[in-house]
Amino acid sequence: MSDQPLTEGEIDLALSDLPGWSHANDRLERTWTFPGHLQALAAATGVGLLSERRDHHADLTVNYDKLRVSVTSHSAGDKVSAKDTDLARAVSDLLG
Ligand SMILES: C[C@H](O)[C@H](O)[C@H]1CNC2=NC(N)=NC(=O)C2=N1
Repeated sequence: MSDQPLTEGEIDLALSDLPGWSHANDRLERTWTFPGHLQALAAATGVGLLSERRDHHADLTVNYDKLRVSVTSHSAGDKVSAKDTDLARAVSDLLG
């Protein structure tokens, strides 16, 4: 998969099929809310394992019952690449 930065148009097109995700500051981000802290931690572990399998890693922030997932491609000069839209889709498939 390409490490080239996507254009604004390509990112907008990808976001039209990624409900809940937003694009700002060269990142794609989405936040999930869970019944409690342990569920948020478990979700973060799931995303971590998924990222390891893909060798493309999301930045994860847990705040009590919330998990924020943020993706960008260091290899694309800290811009959004197809690796990020692909990872975002996989995270949405995992977390709903
Ligand atoms: C060597 C390894 O493939 C690279 O360092 C990977 C690992 N995970 C990564 N994750 C992210 N988000 N961006 C990268 O450029 C990246 N590069």
